[in-house]
Amino acid sequence: MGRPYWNRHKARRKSESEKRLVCEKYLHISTMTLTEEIRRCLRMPTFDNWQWEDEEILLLLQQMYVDLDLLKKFDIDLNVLRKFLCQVYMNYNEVPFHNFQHCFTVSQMMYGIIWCLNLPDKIGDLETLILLTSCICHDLDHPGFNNIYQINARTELALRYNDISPLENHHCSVAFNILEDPTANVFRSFPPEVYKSVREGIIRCILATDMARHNEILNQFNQIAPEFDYNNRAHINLLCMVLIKVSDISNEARPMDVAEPWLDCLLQEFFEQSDREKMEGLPVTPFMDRDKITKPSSQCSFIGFVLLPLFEAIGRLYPELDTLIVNPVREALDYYRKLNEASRRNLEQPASPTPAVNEQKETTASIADSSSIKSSEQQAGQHLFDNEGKTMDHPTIVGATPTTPISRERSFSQEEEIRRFSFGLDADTFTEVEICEKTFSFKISTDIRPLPGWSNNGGGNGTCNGRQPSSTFRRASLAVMSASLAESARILAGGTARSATSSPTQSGPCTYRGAVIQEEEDEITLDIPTVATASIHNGVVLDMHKETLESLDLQHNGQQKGRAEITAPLASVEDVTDSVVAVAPVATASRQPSRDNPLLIRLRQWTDRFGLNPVRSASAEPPENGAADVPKSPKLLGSRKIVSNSLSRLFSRSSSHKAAQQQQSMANSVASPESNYLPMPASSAGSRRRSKTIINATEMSRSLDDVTAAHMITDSTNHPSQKRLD
Ligand SMILES: Nc1nc2c(ncn2[C@@H]2O[C@H](COP(=O)(O)O)[C@@H](O)[C@H]2O)c(=O)[nH]1
Ligand SMILES: [Zn+2]
Repeated sequence: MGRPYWNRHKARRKSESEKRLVCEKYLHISTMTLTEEIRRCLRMPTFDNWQWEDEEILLLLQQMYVDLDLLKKFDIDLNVLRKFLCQVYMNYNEVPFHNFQHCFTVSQMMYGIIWCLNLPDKIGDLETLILLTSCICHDLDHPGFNNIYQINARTELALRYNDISPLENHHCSVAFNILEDPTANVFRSFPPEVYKSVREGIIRCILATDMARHNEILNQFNQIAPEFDYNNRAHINLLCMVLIKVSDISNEARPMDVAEPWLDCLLQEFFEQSDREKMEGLPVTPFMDRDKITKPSSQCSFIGFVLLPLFEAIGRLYPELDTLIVNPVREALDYYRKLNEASRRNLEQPASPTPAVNEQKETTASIADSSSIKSSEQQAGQHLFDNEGKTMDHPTIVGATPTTPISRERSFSQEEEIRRFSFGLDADTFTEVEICEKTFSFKISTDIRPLPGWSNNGGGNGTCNGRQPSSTFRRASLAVMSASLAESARILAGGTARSATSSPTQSGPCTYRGAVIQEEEDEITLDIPTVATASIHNGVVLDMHKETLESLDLQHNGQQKGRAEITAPLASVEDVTDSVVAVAPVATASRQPSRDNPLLIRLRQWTDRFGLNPVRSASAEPPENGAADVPKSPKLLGSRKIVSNSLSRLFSRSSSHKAAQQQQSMANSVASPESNYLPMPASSAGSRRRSKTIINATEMSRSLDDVTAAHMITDSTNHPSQKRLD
């Protein structure tokens, strides 16, 4: 049942005997007393894991429990702790990144934060115990292939956990299996109700490490943080989730010589996954693709969009973390940004014979190998980022005057520049969070209420407090918009207003704006802020502007680029949750496609982006002979399906031969809620390779009879592909 999540035959698991030997060594040294110096260093984010053998690391983990006095406070038998740690060790795999050393660094960062914040005084000893133990267990039996792979490959884990955080569920499950053995159960003396709450806490923490939930958790935390209340259980829970996330992705908060090898390990694991995806004909995860990313581009994107917003959020609650972990992350971003700029500049400029340029070329060509860059720079005696009298070795920055030290100070405008650079203009900078959200979006519960601080007026892209919206806001805005449109459609259809959970909650006129769509490679970049205006009272949509009811303005950089039309009332809105019904281009076979519209849209991107893509389901494979099996019932029950099905047909209308055949076949069929599949692009029908098909929006047709949906009509001027950056 399902593909194995772990390639046992090609396993890089340490052999049982090797692992046992490490455990024996650990048990042998486990009574040793560590020096004060080591114990002090162990509390610092600067701790260097690379200096320690596995058995020593086990001892360091033991020391954490001892120094936090958890053994005494919770009556934990030292031998039980040792057995537990050995079992944990045995259950980490020998993969490049998600291995036992990673478990240690995450736990050690948490340990440092615990001491820095004096957490036991703030959240109590039990939560502290939960946090530390969760970190230790959080990636147990990680196979080195992430959730995206698990889901796309339909592995046994994805099947077991229904695509819902399969890995994190598995890590938890392995942890509690270890704890089932009383001789390894550090919580064995706990009363049942305490055990239950510890179990809940650990599950909550480990599941929070799924990057697909990053924005959800960060948003919620940002909402409560200004009025954080240590007596509020929900607040404590969120804090713990954020703390484990911070620890989990904290490598860049460490000194360069500790952090950089971790990045190499991570990229090695990423590349192995994308290689395998290519080999198996699965969608290739872009941020893992060795042909697309570079070390600096990967880090600019990850640090700028994922890491720093999280760290700054925790830093706002605990300013004492600023110097400890937030500033180092800012410096890392600055560093990678400069490296990124340099390599881009270098690519743009004709090759120069200077060694520096050649070195930099090496940077982009062989991103996983940074040692070569460093050593050649050291040869050249270049020292950049000289700060506070300390000279640090960094790769030569091509284009910068070599003798000019570049300030490590964070500049807001620089950060904004990065955001602009990677925000919406370079498909390869899609973050892991965005890709995960896209992959798993259909099951992530989204709070669709507008976020505090979300700007409701003005043209162009939506902004939050004057800043470019992160994917968080993009997503939130989409959800809000779809909710309001769904609500209005409901009213149009004579239905009743929805409950507050799916309705915007404020009163008064509201303008909602929408999405930035990114494309890849040969596809266009399309930036389409969408605007809808609604009159809302106590969460109920009373009215929407007439033109809004019928159409949505599509703008690009503040200029009108077209309209999305709502063509008829929804037949049913029961399925409308967070999918962007209103802006998804939809068509049925009932009309001839309009030919006067040159706007190219890669519909797969739309469907992916809006969570409408049913390609992962078992029925996702297109019938070989087109849509012959599509039932002819015109009855449309669920708007989500309507959109999906309509998009399916649209998607089949590529200009390619095979798609034309499919189109012909489709033209004979009528939309059906049962036809829940998305035909493959012509180039890869029957395989699961990622679509490269570009579909012309003019090929969309309208349904005025049976389908309610939004239909795109676009301006024929200002082709957005012109705006694509190289
Ligand atoms: N591009 C980068 N991705 C990173 C980095 N550090 C962590 N990560 C990603 O986050 C997840 C964390 O989840 P985990 O529980 O699986 O460890 C990890 O898988 C990476 O994909 C980084 O420095 N750069
Ligand atoms: Zn991890």
